[in-house]
Amino acid sequence: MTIVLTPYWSNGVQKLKVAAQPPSKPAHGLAPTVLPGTVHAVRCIEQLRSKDKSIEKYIFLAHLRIDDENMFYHLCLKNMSEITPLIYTPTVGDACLQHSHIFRRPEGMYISIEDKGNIGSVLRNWPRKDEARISVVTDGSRILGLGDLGVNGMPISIGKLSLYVAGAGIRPSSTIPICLDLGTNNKKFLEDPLYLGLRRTRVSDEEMDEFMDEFMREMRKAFPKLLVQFEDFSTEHAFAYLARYRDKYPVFNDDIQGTGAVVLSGFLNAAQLASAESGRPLREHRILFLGAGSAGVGVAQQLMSFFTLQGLSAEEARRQVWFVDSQGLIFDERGPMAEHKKYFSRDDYHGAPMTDLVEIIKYVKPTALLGLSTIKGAFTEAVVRTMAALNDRPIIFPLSNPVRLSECEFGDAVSWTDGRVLFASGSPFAPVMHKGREHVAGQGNNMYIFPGLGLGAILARATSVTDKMVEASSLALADALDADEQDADLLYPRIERIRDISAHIAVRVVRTAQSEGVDHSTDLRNLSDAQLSEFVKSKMWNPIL
Ligand SMILES: O=C([O-])CC(=O)C(=O)O
Ligand SMILES: [Mg+2]
Repeated sequence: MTIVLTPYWSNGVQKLKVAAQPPSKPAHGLAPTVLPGTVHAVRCIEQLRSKDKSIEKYIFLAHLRIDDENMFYHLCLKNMSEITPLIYTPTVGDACLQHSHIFRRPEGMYISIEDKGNIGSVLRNWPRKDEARISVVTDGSRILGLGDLGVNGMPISIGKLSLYVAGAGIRPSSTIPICLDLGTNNKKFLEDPLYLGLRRTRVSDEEMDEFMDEFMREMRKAFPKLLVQFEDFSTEHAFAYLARYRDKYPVFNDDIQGTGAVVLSGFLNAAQLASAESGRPLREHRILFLGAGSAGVGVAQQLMSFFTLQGLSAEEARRQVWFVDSQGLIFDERGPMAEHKKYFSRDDYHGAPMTDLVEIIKYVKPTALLGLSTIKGAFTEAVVRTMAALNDRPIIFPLSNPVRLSECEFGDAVSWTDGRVLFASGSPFAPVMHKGREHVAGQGNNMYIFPGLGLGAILARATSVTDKMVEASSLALADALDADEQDADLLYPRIERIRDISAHIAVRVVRTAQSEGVDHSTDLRNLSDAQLSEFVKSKMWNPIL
């Protein structure tokens, strides 16, 4: 039995009619008490937490995103640190590996080499063309550190765009996840009867160039206000397509520029803490990289700003950086090498090739060791202890993703340095206790950068994304730490504050687009910083329950 209170007016006075009613039959077979939304949110999070495997949680959340996007994003925003690792790195790596098996419904757009010559008409099938503002495009050829996953890369585009919505308030209907199917060289997938992509090996570079030219041209025509984020292309293509299109279209590469910017930001904060302890001037930091792919070289290029901001010339900055790849220390006399490695190749080393990382550390004497190698455990106890012997506060960033490819575990880094390490990893690590003190790992993942950088570029209606805009996003992130975060020696803000951080980054990106003369939202030029910040926040989409 339900008590029903019905307000009514009698002689100008509002009264309540109280009546007891038997439960009425729900209309259309709906459950009687599904609402209100806040209660349903409790139900949804309970369902999520009842699953014990991360991949099951991923599948549950993927359904929720499709069925009830308001609820999905409400839960994301309320439980950012719990949900981000489930919809993004590291779980999204497993989702990609298993995509053709866990696939239930199509999402995003797959465009294949067989569409060449006809890409425009495929794109025009997209239902919400006018609303399109941001697309994440992958060809699946280097998904995280997992290699060539072909069209199984689609969850990466979807996961990044979910963070655009949750982290920067981009409207869900303005996002287009795209996976290009240019074949795959993944033998296991080619033999898998459930694999969703074309059963062919990757196309030649020449054919891919023609395809990409048509794709970018047609994207521009179909979606004139779209920003394109390139994601997880293999190294050579990542550099080549960024260079080929960056002056023609609004585009950036998340692995080169996003990762570069997030590491620069964490490095700025780490170097300040290290220098405060050692008294060593910031300009004298020495950085050793393990891994010379797109992410490693992209990060090094971005870290040049760290030194040039301290007054060093580009040439002096270059000399503060050393690279190690699968053949050891990279130096000129070693012989022919890939184009993107040449700039950082040392011309001042003339000895025998050096391959042992401990030996290389003793030679270089780095203040910072950065890993983008996808070699699990490459930062061994001997490596970390050597860094700790050379530095009061060694900076150690194992940045490879997902977590099982990380160069070292957070707990090991803390204990091998006796709690002195300044640590950031690409994938999340839980806090650890050491000698009664809680240590929190920084997450040097481009998820802190791309939502705000993209939002700024979209609001400025930028015609291209310049290096200065990327640098601005990084410097904005570095100074976004609040007092609590600074007291805790954090290198990055807490992820729960992502919307504030993205707004802060977007404002600086818009301002830089203006000073670079690539903005088209001229009405934003007259706003004060405070007004611009309000404007950016007012543009953020919020889920409604
Ligand atoms: O997706 C991530 O977590 C970071 C990234 O871009 C990559 O590892 O390729
Ligand atoms: Mg990536």
